[in-house]
Amino acid sequence: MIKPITHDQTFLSQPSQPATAMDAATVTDLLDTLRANREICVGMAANMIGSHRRIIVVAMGVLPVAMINPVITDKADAYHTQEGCLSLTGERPTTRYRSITVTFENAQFQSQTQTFTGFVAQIIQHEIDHCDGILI
Ligand SMILES: CSCC[C@H](NC=O)C(=O)O
Repeated sequence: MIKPITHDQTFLSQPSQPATAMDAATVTDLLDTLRANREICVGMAANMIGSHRRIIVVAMGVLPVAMINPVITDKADAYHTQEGCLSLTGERPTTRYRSITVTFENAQFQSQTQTFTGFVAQIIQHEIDHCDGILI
């Protein structure tokens, strides 16, 4: 189900809690909402649709990918950049890493570890920050 996007910064600043298989509907809603906003958005975290669960979705190729309880276990090659956010106006400076290794559960709640680079790595870092209540 496509959900409205929250702009409430107090809500967005609260850290999210681990997700479980009970949150499968939120995973589906987040994927639906990213697809509906794909022209203006490359990634989302569950708190952007009102759920404080550690779930993110990221545009990768044609289909958005869900990552549940993502944890960055390795990172390399820091750089400074500017980012926008669907929940905020304007762009702000951020520090990101060009390469990250992430352990997460997929949409079927199976655990996996994968290394990401470039723009996809940047989106994942932005969305994990959302899970920690950090806005750019
Ligand atoms: C480059 S990371 C930007 C991610 C942002 N999504 C909001 O959480 C967006 O503009 O889609």
